[in-house]
Amino acid sequence: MAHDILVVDDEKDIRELIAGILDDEGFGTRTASCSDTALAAFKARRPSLVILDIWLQGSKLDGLAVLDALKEMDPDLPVVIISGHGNIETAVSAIKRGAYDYIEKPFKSDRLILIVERALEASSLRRENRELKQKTGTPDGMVGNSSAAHQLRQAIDRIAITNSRVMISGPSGSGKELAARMIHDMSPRAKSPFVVINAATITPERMEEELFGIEDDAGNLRKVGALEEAHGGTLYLDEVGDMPMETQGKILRVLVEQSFSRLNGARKVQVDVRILSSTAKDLEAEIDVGRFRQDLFHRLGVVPLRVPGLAERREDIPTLVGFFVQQVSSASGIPMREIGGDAMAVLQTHDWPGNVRQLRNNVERLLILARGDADSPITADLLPAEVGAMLPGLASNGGGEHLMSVPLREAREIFERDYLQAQIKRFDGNISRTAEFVGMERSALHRKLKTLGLS
Ligand SMILES: Nc1ncnc2c1ncn2[C@@H]1O[C@H](COP(=O)(O)OP(=O)(O)OP(=O)(O)O)[C@@H](O)[C@H]1O
Repeated sequence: MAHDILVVDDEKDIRELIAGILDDEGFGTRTASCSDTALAAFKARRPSLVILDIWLQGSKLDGLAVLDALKEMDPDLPVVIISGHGNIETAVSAIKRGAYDYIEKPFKSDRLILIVERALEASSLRRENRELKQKTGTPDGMVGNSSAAHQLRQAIDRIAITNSRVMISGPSGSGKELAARMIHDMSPRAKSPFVVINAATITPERMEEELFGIEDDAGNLRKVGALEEAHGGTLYLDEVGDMPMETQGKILRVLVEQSFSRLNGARKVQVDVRILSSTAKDLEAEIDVGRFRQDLFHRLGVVPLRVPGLAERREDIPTLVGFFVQQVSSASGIPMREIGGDAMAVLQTHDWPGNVRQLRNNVERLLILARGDADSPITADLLPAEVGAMLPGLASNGGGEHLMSVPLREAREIFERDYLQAQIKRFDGNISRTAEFVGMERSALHRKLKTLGLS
């Protein structure tokens, strides 16, 4: 069935122009000239998409109020805003209120058609995702029942279907990258790549080749950059505040011109990439001291999203701990252990400066290193001293001391050694049967036992 698009604009010429362009593309259209007729048309039959002028002269309600009314009746309805030159701010606030995207007057018909097609695709994908989730009962990737976690998931859900750039802020390890992945996975770009560039770990010298790629002297492609790799999908600029000023200028140019040149290259390359950025730093303070470009900040942060630190949502800790116990156990075969009430109380009152990542690492370390009966819950005295010390009376506890000093990588090795030793014993030293049981080639098991000092 042809899509039914409702075009709302007080100017007859524009209304008819838009309807004409969309009719030619095979869409069905209806038009409305004011807020009352628009809402009546919506109620008479729910359209697949609404194109809405932000200025509705002579109307009871302005465009933003019509948007709110439509979204209240149907939160999933894709709405594309038409804005005149000079009211981009209002258009941006419309996106924050749930519009899919905006198109600035005067516009080319190609651009209109592209935005409409994307918005329709986004809306059907969102419906499919929701139906799939309902059918399979798949939990959200982001665990937590606190109101902060709910608000965050809601914001992600709303932002995902828009095409706008998002600046994700929050302390280290709080879940910024997870939020970015969820935005990508719920967007119409989900089937295209999600590419990560971490500005904190790439040297300034290498940053540009990583982003833009390189050509050799003969003009052949030597290395594909992240922007090209992410074509059709999403590029996640992690710790964007650590990006050198010079690269910031180049990124800005990419955003303005929507094209770039590879290093050594003369030709312009065009890509279609949505950029999500993250920062643990206060970028406004960085702007004040001249380390971050204000113009880039505004371009990258069309929609801001804040991921709160764990200390702001302690109620989520028990759910997160339960989730990580399952996750760690199914990923590495470490047996699941219940976390006792006293241990959970300690985990919940601890400050977690490294946020969710630190909590996850501690759960993994605990599962690996906590001794005692595997069927009995892990108690507070088995917690690492750095965490256990939070509990009165446990400050001088020696029980957890050894756990604290073991780095996670070593802890994994210890687990592997214990695990393999136990399996070899179980099969009376028969390496072939052990290898078969643990799913390894015999020779690989031999090598592993050697590195672990077991043969
Ligand atoms: N709400 C959550 N539910 C489940 N897992 C989470 C949640 N939040 C974060 N995580 C997990 O915690 C770890 C750290 O999250 P992530 O890498 O997204 O943080 P970040 O803020 O991007 O960190 P950094 O500032 O170091 O880049 C990841 O393993 C992630 O999957």
